[in-house]
Amino acid sequence: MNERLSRETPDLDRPLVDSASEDGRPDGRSSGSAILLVDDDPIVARAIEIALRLAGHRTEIAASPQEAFSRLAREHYDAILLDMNFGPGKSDGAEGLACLARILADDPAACVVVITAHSGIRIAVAAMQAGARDFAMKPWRNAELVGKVEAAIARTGSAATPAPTYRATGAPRLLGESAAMQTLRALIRRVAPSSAGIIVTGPSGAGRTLAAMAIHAASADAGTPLLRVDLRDQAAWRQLRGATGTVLLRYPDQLDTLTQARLVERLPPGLRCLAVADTVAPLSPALRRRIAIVEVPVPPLAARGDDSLLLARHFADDAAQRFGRPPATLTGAAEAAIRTAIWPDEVRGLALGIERAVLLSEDGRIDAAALALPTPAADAAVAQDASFDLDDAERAVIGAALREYRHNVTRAATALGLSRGALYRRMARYGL
Ligand SMILES: Nc1ncnc2c1ncn2[C@@H]1O[C@H](COP(=O)(O)OP(=O)(O)OP(=O)(O)O)[C@@H](O)[C@H]1O
Repeated sequence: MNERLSRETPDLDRPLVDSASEDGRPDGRSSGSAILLVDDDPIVARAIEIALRLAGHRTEIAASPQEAFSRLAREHYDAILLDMNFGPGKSDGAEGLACLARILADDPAACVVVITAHSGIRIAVAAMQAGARDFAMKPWRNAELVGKVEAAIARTGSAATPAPTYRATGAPRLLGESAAMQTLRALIRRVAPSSAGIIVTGPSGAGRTLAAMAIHAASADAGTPLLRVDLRDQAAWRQLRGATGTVLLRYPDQLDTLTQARLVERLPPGLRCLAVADTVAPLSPALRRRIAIVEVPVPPLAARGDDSLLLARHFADDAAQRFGRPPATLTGAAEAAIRTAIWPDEVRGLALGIERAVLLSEDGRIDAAALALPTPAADAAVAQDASFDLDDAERAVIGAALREYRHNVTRAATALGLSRGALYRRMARYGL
């Protein structure tokens, strides 16, 4: 038997669910909770899954923190059972603690129970201090492990949470591990709890509305409905009369100066304003003060490194589940194409391309051709056709540099002789 298995898994010959009297829990343990188990060892994961299933719980397994975030974005779980080390030779618990921090940042009410090796008591203590509800040591006893998870769920259910959170709002999560997305998440955490007006900017389809919803979900108003007003529609302005809580204002940058002044007058005092716009530049100082004290820029997908692949896998799993298709797998060629493609309409365009490919695939296998991406030859043709249009030529050159340097903005900027900021501004302007 493999050494890790013999050290960490319980004796599988013993009954998987011990008698209730052993841990003093009452009968009727089967509360049927939904549990996400995050563990990269398939044997350990399977053993725990069986124990939880026999106790009446629905368990899904994520083999990595990234897979866990993707599942958490699609579904609500009553508890998350989290291993603290991923990958061979890892024992410091750093990945587990980082994963725990991210889960709790997204949902402070999440019920997380961590599992550590017997020698990992310091990691368990750190996890508890960081907000885990309980911990279990490997090798575990099934009854004890199941009991801890059930008790943690019961405590979470009865605990009076000070403010409703993601759990109540069902707010979606921003996926992505790139430095640009970590910066975005950190900024959201910093500004969300205040009552200040915040404007989310960036290219359309990049996730601006999602970011605004994340701000709302991490604010004192979380759990109250987020009123959305499309400012281009005069009739929608009526919703502002006497409004309380938080409002999401869309397209303030498309209003002329006079209409912006009217908007400042119409916004009831005390109403928290979030806004989504391409840019803050056209906003008058008075409107900025009311709705845009802080700007939260959402980076274009091209500046997020391998996030495009992570998002593609997420959208593929989601689409396969929603459309009742076989589990989707991306071929190596499809992955390479996704990494280097410039997606029209940003994340929304990527989601659309993947969903279409999932629907059209017979067996769940998605190859590059199924993504219907513009080929490099087509790009070159466009560049040639556009050779007399300076904007188009600049866009094509920047696109080529980004592809050449695999979307490493620093290297692409150096190659183009631009500062990173100047390149980001051009990427935003051209929707790259
Ligand atoms: N980081 C992300 N993680 C998961 N899903 C994302 C992410 N970013 C965007 N999406 C998804 O992509 C789609 C487009 O996002 P969203 O609606 O927030 O874009 P937007 O910038 O507000 O666009 P617009 O203002 O044009 O409507 C949505 O389905 C959203 O859930």
